[in-house]
Amino acid sequence: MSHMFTGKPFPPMKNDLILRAARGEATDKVPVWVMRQAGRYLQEFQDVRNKHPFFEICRTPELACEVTLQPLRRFNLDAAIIFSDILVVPQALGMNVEMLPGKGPHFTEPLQVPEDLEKLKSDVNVKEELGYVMDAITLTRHKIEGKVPLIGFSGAPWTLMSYMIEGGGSSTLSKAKKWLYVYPDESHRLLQLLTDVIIDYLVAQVQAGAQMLQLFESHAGILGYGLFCKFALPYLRQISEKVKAALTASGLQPVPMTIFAKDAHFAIEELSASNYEVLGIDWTVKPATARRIAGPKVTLQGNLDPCALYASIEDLRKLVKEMIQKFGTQNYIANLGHGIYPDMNPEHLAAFVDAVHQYSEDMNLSTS
Ligand SMILES: Cc1c2[nH]c(c1CCC(=O)O)Cc1[nH]c(c(CCC(=O)O)c1C)Cc1[nH]c(c(CCC(=O)O)c1C)Cc1[nH]c(c(C)c1CCC(=O)O)C2
Repeated sequence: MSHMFTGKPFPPMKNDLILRAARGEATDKVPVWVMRQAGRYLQEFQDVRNKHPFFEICRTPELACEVTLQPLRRFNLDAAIIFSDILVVPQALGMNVEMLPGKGPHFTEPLQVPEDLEKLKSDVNVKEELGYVMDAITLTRHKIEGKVPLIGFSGAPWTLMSYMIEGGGSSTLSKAKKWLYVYPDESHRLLQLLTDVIIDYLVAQVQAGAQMLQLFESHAGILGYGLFCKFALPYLRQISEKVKAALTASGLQPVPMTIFAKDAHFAIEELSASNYEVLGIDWTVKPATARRIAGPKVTLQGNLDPCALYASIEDLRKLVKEMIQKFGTQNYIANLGHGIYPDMNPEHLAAFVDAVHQYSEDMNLSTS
């Protein structure tokens, strides 16, 4: 499929606002996108989803491309994120994952004891196992016609490890955390295996056309400071450093990288010094505190409470204005503090996006 496009240059960029903000360059308005912007709150996504199982959409570049582009047709977003899931990496390691409608991910054979690590593939060729993601990225880079940059992503090692052990959602993650206390050496072995695959995967995504990368450490908060510093942070640092080095070595310009470690308010300082251009902030953090601890250099992304989209459009606009006043209009990318929920009214997302642009443009004009 990707062979259709081999060697064909991508269309020129028309809007690079998010890349400028990520690199700390001046912007005349704040760029905005939304985590999970392609998804069930859109009828056109539901129409595709009713015809195809979740992972079939991920594995079919034409379908993944279509649902990636859907939100861009409705909203003035400043980025697209490739449609996929963080759990394609455990699949590439040989694990069987299903997406149960209304319930979420389900691993048929989660890891139970360290001996189960032997069942995982040890030298994964990401271009073979996950080539469909790279094909979807290349196709989408062409079809997006330079309208906005395309973000690639991966789950971070600890978050993937916790799914591989829990086998699905969990509020305590006690099975996965038990490994950290009882089998620390084997936990590090698994985290390093995941790290190696994630590095190759992110590099391949940029080679395929991704213009920015986001790492989702969705299960950061439950670790607390001590475990986070031991079992998450060192791998997050390895990933940013090695991805950049590998891109440079392959003759490509490194792209801006975002770390979104949900509920890791305790590690803002450490994360800001981890070689990521952008730090994602969840809605529980006070913007001024995030900026004070992160320092002036890193670009912040976030952090409206996803439930704020339930508010009236009038109230929502006030909340957006306050958020931008607190973060400021520079070194900042507006987003929700986590993914958008499936029962959201798309008109409220439109109001969110437009309010970000309008207020930030006004604020820039009045201070210049
Ligand atoms: C933890 C995590 C997962 N997946 C992801 C994360 C990290 C972000 C976060 O913390 O929310 C990341 C993800 N998942 C999906 C995307 C696509 C791109 C986008 O953001 O629009 C992205 C970036 C599609 C999806 N991933 C999923 C859906 C819905 C599934 C369906 O259509 O049946 C979509 C559109 C399913 C999924 N996938 C996952 C869960 C827990 C679930 C079930 C919960 C839910 O249904 O929202 C794992």
